[in-house]
Amino acid sequence: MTPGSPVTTDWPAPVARRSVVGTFSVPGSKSLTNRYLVLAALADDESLLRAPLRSRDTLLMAEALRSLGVRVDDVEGDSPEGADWHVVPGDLRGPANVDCGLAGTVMRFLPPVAALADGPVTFDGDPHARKRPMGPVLKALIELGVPVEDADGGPASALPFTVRGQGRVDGGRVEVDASTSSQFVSALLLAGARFSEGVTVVHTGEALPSIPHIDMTVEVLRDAGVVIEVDENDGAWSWTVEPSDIRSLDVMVEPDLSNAAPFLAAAAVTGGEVFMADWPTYTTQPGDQIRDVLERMGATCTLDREGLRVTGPQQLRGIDVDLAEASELTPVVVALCALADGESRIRGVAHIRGHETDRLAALAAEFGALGVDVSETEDGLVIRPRPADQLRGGLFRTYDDHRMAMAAAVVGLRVPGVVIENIATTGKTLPEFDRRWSALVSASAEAH
Ligand SMILES: O=C(O)C1=C[C@@H](OP(=O)(O)O)[C@@H](O)[C@H](O)C1
Ligand SMILES: C=C(OP(=O)(O)O)C(=O)O
Repeated sequence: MTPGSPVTTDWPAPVARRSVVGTFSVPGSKSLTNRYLVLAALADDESLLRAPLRSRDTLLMAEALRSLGVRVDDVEGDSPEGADWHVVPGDLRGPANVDCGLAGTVMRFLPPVAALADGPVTFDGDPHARKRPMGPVLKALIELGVPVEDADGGPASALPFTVRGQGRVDGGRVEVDASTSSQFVSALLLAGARFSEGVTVVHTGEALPSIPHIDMTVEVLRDAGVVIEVDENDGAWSWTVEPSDIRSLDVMVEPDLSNAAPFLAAAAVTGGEVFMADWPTYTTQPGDQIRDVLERMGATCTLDREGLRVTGPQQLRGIDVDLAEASELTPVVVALCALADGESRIRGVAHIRGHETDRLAALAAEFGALGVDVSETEDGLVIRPRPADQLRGGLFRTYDDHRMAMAAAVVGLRVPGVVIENIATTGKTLPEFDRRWSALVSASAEAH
């Protein structure tokens, strides 16, 4: 078992007998926690991460960095979610084995770090992790002179593989097709300041997904004193990171807005009202785009210094939305569309076929099984809903995908009998999702 590795349990999703009304909170952002961990490991001095996310993906990241010679220690902090992390960089070294679980951030962000280590570092993960796209980032490392070998000693293009770190990377210019994942770009930028010549990454593919996640990488690097230039000319993207020291961090991790999305959706689909304190008024997290989606579907969102309040309408309306920048939101948006009035279309998310599972196929199959007409397009989905009382419950398969489970919980509020397969899979990014969800739904019943 890997840290936080789930125990399989099927879970009857709670039905909202009344509108969902209440307050909730979610722990820290996965994307920010794992970026901060990597930067802290590469920094000049000790760092403090306050209110970090402790979930399977971030525990795997911390464990992997420890295996490379970095100290990541629990220290007491103010967060109700548990201890802070004190990170002490060390000389990076192999031999080491990295378990990526199913975490894109671990499997993509760490090979360039391993390239800086002295000694071989072997990477593997869950069975499905071997199917997730890795080729472009590994090819880039090989082109930069880092041997990355598969089990037969040939150049690797997927998990499992071994990075033969030589203690240094020269760096320079490299082309990467990031059309299947923005994480290839983020990975090279995060470690690039430590390459002797820095790095210039040129995106060569078609559409570039998840641009806000690359902006997030650029922003955390700049905050750590790294000089980075971004060029965008008619879809031709490149980034140049100057070689430099990385300043140590003392950071408070923002709450994870993509994980907050299902809780906001709970109010939206039941005509209720929820409030989350500490929703940031400025953020690079693409999960923030859920506010716009909810507004366009007829909900009301009010954000001020106190936090975010979402009020659901009597009936949500369908939407035509491009989620290329915020594709993590797709499963929960499908759940909203399944309970809306009229057809919806989600565009720009072809690359989520390479997420935790083929999300387009999984969403079409599982919402289809509930009685919603969902069809796949080249880059998304078309959803033709039916009134909720004509939908049927049953086992909702989750394919080890935390966001499939969260989407099922949203639709389960209105459709009796939805049983979520392996609810513990939500522990990938949101520990105790089921407890938090039940607390909100049962508090709503009491509030009326
Ligand atoms: O850099 C990150 O933290 C992430 C980038 C995105 O990946 P893709 O570009 O592969 O979609 C996103 O979907 C993922 O959940 C987190
Ligand atoms: C795509 C996701 O994760 P990962 O970081 O594993 O790519 C996600 O959390 O929706």
